[in-house]
Amino acid sequence: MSVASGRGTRLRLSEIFASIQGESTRVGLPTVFVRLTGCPLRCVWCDTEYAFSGGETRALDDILGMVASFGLRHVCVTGGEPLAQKGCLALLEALCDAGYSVSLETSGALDIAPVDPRVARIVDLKAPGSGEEGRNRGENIGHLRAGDEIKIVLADEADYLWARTQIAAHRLAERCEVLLSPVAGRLVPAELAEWIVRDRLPVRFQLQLHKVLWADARGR
Ligand SMILES: C[S@@+](CC[C@H](N)C(=O)[O-])C[C@H]1O[C@@H](n2cnc3c(N)ncnc32)[C@H](O)[C@@H]1O
Ligand SMILES: Nc1nc2[nH]cc(C(=O)O)c2c(=O)[nH]1
Ligand code: SF4
Ligand SMILES: [Mg+2]
Repeated sequence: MSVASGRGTRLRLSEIFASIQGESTRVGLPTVFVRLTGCPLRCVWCDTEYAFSGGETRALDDILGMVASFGLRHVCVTGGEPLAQKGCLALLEALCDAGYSVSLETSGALDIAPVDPRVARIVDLKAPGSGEEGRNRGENIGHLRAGDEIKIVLADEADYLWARTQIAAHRLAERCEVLLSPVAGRLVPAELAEWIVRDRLPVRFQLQLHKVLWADARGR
């Protein structure tokens, strides 16, 4: 049975806004962001702590209406940790059914298997410097498809060396695109760029474009 069949689904919504996609291989695309409230993790460098609580409960159909009002093709569902809300699966399916190009930003701590296959899943692998390495769900690696992406956000050189080991051990670059990103304001981006080139790592360097454009502004 379709997960979207229950149109009575309600979700706790932190914010919804239009911006330029600042992360993933979709960087630069005008996108509607649907940010769901709540996260069971506490990455020490999290830039979205305001989404841990608050927001408003909304019906799925209302969220679809809000998304439509922006008149954009791309939608990114994020949080908080979007998969922590049961209704997220129905939201993702309904967005795909409505014809949007949909991406999901997820921590990698929850099961990505039931996500609609039309969704591009951007899955974090939490490095030790996040304080949440223990939450990585190993089974998720086996579920990755070519259209998905793995993102590792690095706080320091120890995190980089950890990422390099993970990429080799799990042949991550053969499964899907692998993105390495510095923790904003913590790891000097040029240092990470140098390490990647030095080691000929088969990854994509990523900077959060929205922070270049708008610093830490909320709703951007
Ligand atoms: C706010 S999280 C929401 C989605 C999900 N909870 C997750 O962690 O993937 C969105 C993305 O922002 C990244 N992020 C959060 N804080 C960051 C920071 N200070 N510097 C760089 N990336 C950061 C996360 O690693 C994640 O890839
Ligand atoms: N512009 C912009 N792009 C983003 N891509 C992923 C984001 C997120 O918070 O998950 C994000 C965000 O917060 N802003
Ligand atoms: S999992 Fe995502 S939202 Fe949750 S604390 Fe980590 S970066 Fe922030
Ligand atoms: Mg963000």
